[in-house]
Amino acid sequence: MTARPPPPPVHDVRGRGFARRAPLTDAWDWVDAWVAPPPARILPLAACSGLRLADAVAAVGDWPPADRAAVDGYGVAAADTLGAGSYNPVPLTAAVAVSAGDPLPPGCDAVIPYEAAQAVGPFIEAIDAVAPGSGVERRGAWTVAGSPLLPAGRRLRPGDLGLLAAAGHSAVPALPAPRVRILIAGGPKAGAPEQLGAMLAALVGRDGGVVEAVEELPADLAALADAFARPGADLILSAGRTGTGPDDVAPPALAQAGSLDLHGIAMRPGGSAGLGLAGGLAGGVPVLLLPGEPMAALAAYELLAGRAVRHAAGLPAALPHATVEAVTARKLVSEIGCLDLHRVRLDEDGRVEPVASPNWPGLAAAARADGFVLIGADSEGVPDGAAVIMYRFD
Ligand SMILES: Nc1nc2c(c(=O)[nH]1)N[C@H]1C(S)=C(S)[C@@H](COP(=O)(O)OP(=O)(O)OC[C@H]3O[C@@H](n4cnc5c(N)ncnc54)[C@H](O)[C@@H]3O)O[C@H]1N2
Ligand code: MOO
Repeated sequence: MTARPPPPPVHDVRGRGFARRAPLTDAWDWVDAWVAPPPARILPLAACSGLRLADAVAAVGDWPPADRAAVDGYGVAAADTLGAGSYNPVPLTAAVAVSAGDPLPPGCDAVIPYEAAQAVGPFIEAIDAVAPGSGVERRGAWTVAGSPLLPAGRRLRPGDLGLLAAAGHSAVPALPAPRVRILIAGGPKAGAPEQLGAMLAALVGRDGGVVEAVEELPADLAALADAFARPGADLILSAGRTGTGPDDVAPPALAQAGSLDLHGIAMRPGGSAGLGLAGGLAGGVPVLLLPGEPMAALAAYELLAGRAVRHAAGLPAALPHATVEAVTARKLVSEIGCLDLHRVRLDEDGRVEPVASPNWPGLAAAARADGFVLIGADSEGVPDGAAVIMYRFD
């Protein structure tokens, strides 16, 4: 990360409230500028599932390396089976038993499966004819030496790892998964159970990160500043104490540990989110501050922090959710100047109905919803019957 000029001080909202909330696109611009994937490394295949391939990979050798049986049966010369049928069994004097994967025996150009042959005493008879090449995988049928196998940027699927092994690779250049520290700042109030650690860890995994730690901390400025400044993470997510009360110490703790570059984002829920760099102006670790209210934390993750995790993993910035083109069953009201996330249910006719207003707290309404619809900051909402995109929660 390159050095940069010190950012202007961010307004302390404690006891005062937010003077201004920045457009979400400002926060995205910051993420795109300050969050970078770790440098590529040559990693063994077993460590590569879900990682991004840093460079295109070509096949080292042909696979299969020689013609081989694709089925279990008998290696034959196809011409020897000519005219065979269940009423006209044809003796196969040169048949050689083979299993799928065995090299094709010399003189054979097909494998007749057990279903198309019968053993009569010590003799084998064909009861169906096979064509040359039938039941055979030709040399190079999967991959030919030097041919392109997978493109740069590919998010490696489990099947890709087998293909890479078949093509002669035991290790490939990949972008290591970013180590993401999750800090539970302050935790729930009034004896409520902790709800954010497991949720955020699952989201980080979905977006290509590995969880370095989930740490519960008191609402204490110095303790939080220490946790921001401690090395070992590529990215830090902190959840809780981002609001306007006297105990909302996450933003000033980040300012102390490095810089608080933005606090207050024009979105609902999640508007008290913030961001900055821990550990100084050069080489700082990006920190995303999420609200502690659980639905606000989920929204701020989906709309902001998830982008940072994907960026750090070298994955596309766009939301990873499957989308559905839907029509509103009721109007969705929205505050002008604020991006609203509406939790909605989808009916069988492709119509979406809000489950709760954007500010309604808690994860219960999210659990009842099939997904969410975003109404942009430039809109006062959409009438019923409007075309919208629903992002599926699952
Ligand atoms: N005067 C104003 N007051 C508030 C504003 C505002 O703009 N002006 N914004 C409101 C909004 S919106 C939110 S969101 C909260 C800010 O939330 P915080 O990040 O400060 O959240 P906490 O104070 O930590 O707790 C709020 C709420 O969330 C529960 N919580 C916190 N952590 C957890 C956790 N780990 N697991 C489960 N639940 C958690 C906590 O019990 C509280 O109920 O400020 C508003 N006020
Ligand atoms: O600021 Mo709260 O984070 O909008 O729900």
